[in-house]
Amino acid sequence: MAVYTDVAADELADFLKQYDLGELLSYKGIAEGVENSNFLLHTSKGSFILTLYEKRVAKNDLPFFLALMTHLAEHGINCPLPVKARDGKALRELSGRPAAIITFLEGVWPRKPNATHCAGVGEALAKMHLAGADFAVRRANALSVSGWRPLFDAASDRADEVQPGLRAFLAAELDYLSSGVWPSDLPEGVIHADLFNDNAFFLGDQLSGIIDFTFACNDMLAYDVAICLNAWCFEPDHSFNVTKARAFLNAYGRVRKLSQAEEAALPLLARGAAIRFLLTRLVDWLNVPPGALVKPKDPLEYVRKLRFHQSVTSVRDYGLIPSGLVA
Ligand SMILES: Nc1ncnc2c1ncn2[C@@H]1O[C@H](COP(=O)(O)OP(=O)(O)OP(=O)(O)O)[C@@H](O)[C@H]1O
Ligand SMILES: N[C@@H](CCO)C(=O)O
Repeated sequence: MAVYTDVAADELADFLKQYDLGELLSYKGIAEGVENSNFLLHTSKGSFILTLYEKRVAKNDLPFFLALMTHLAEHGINCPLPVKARDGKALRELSGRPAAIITFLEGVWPRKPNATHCAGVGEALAKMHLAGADFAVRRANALSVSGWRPLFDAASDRADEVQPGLRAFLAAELDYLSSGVWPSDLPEGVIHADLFNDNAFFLGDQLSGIIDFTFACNDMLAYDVAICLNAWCFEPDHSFNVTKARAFLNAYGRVRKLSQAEEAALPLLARGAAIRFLLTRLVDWLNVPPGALVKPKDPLEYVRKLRFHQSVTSVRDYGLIPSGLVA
């Protein structure tokens, strides 16, 4: 459960006086997520989500996330809308943290995603990439290649406590990915950068919306595809599911076709996407704040994913016929 910062009922009731959301009926900390503190609010005007932004999120970046959600919602993407207080501002402060209220999105995230869910996510991701094309605000990806080394440095001393040999494995992979191989000429735009199964809501098999834009940034669109490939297309035993990958990539491609260069870069991008989440998970695993209600995510899941991508040589391994070739 991610509640790093608790909020007292009277403090919350006072906070809500700044909004036109009616009276607070009840609220509770949400038993999911690892990054921020989230609360479900029931007021006389409906249900809302209150987020207190924690640790990895820089305060300066919050206007980007809130403006992006508004932009995407206005461009047909089903995502939460920031709620403005009476003074017109959505971003405020509560319990010493930057805080915002967003609208509640119906649906549940799939605990056991199937190929239909993967296709839904592929389509939604591509639509998000197109909808973000004319979003004017920019935010660099703080967790791209140059951001991985500090994470490694923060965790490397104790990495072998988590798995013997992990430090050397990570060091070698980081050296490789920062040796000039990382692509710099692929199409860029606004990416979600964290579209895991707990950030995509479904009603039945139909995607009802996407949430959690706290890692959204400008980067290669195909990198977002690689993040999803990792998050959606492996089984609980960490084996790669080519049927899910094909469903995801084909659905993405029907909305936004990947170029040959993007396809060719996928194995490398997937390695980068794997080490990014491996490293943040490792840092979190080794540094659970005392008293925080949070269940850190398993970094080793990503060791196995990374090893898989290290063995991939062609997009065929992801279930795709390379562009330009006849089936
Ligand atoms: N707009 C929303 N509508 C409905 N439920 C929501 C909404 N936003 C968040 N939630 C609920 O809160 C949970 C945590 O939210 P979120 O994923 O934004 O938190 P986080 O700490 O940033 O998580 P993550 O670990 O995915 O980065 C979600 O899984 C969902 O149950
Ligand atoms: N989705 C991330 C956590 C939030 O950034 C992970 O599974 O490691």
